[in-house]
Amino acid sequence: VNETTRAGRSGSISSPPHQVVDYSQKVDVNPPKGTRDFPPEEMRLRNWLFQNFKEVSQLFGFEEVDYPVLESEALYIRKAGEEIRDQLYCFEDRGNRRVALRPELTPSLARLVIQKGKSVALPIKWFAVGQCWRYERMTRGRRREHYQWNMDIIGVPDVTGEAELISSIVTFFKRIGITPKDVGFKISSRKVLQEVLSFYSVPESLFAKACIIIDKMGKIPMEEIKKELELVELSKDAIEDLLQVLTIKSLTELEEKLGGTGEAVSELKQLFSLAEKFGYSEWIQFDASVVRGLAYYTGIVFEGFDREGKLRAICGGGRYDRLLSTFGGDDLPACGFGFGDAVIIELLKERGLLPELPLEIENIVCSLDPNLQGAAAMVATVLRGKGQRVDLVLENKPLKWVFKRATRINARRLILVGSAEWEKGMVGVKILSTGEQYEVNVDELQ
Ligand SMILES: Nc1ccc(Br)nc1
Repeated sequence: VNETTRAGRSGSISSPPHQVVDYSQKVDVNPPKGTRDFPPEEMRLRNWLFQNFKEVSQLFGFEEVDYPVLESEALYIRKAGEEIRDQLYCFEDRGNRRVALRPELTPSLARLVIQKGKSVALPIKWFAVGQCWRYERMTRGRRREHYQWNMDIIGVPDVTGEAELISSIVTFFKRIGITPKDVGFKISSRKVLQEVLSFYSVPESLFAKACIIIDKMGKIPMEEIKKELELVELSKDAIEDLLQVLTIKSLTELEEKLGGTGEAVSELKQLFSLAEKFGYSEWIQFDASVVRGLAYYTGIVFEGFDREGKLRAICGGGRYDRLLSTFGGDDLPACGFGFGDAVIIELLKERGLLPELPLEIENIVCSLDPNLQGAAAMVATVLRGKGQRVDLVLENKPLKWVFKRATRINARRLILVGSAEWEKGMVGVKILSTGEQYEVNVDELQ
């Protein structure tokens, strides 16, 4: 297709990859701004973290799912002024479609649930660990990608759903050595805001925008918060009352403020009662200031925080009973959370809880004679067939080199294939920690 043809179509011309490489310029070997490589040591830590995400999800009976990292931009075009929209990593593809690198996983989940329709039995309990993206001007030097663990329950209207999700995160924290002295969960409900705003006859249509503005509390000056709330036509009385309610830190005080008949108080009471039964009461506290920064939350919201107050939120989630209908589907009750891979690692570093994950390859196999390379390959294959990890020396190397490599890969055993032993169907074995060495029949190698 030549430029003319391409220009003939409506919309912008998406540029083809640069055809000519100028080899006089050294390629930048760093990853793109805001992104990370995962060399072996970092990859072992990432795999350890993700394995814990997955094992906890499976412990709770959740099924793993995944979605494309590239989605239609339309999934994320919400009009509530969210940061996630301002930072959308979006572009027009070569078919002139508006697409985006997913900034979160929940819209993809909603899309798949609608696509599956009645073919999927309720309740749906799905989990995913996926890379999410944002395009933020690098002035703030923040990352542009992270991996998020998500667990979602679709089809359960009661707060038993949220209680189960919080239990799964507590289970995860316990597995990696985090205690309620290290982190807690601030829990509230958007129905608190809803009941205050409805008292001032604020239309439902302004609810999400008000939540997004309030979520900026503590991040921008209070005067700015008030100005933005006035811009969405909240009266000064409504704003004052709202900001006062957001300082409430006890359910008793909340009940005094809102009365005991509304859903906000009754759902929160039920959630705290369930927390007792799950055994994680010491991990949670009511905090009316928690609203979270996603427009689609409709009820309980929660976030995991570091009690020393040094780090950003560790995780966050809540109920989103209206999301499916925003995509044209029939609404289903839904709740879920997102848990990023970065803050938790910072927390583990802070608390000295990073796990030791050394490279461990039990066996290093090498031939002592270039003509025995094939024999060494046979020995390696026998061991691998028995589930043993083997580093096979692939070139004719001096023993000094082999011992150095054995140390680097933390090998337990050096298997030496020498001509004299091989003629007897034997190989030499050296236990590297003790220096003990012996000969053994290849078939008896364990
Ligand atoms: N939503 C989002 C995506 C990527 C990063 Br890094 N942070 C937040």
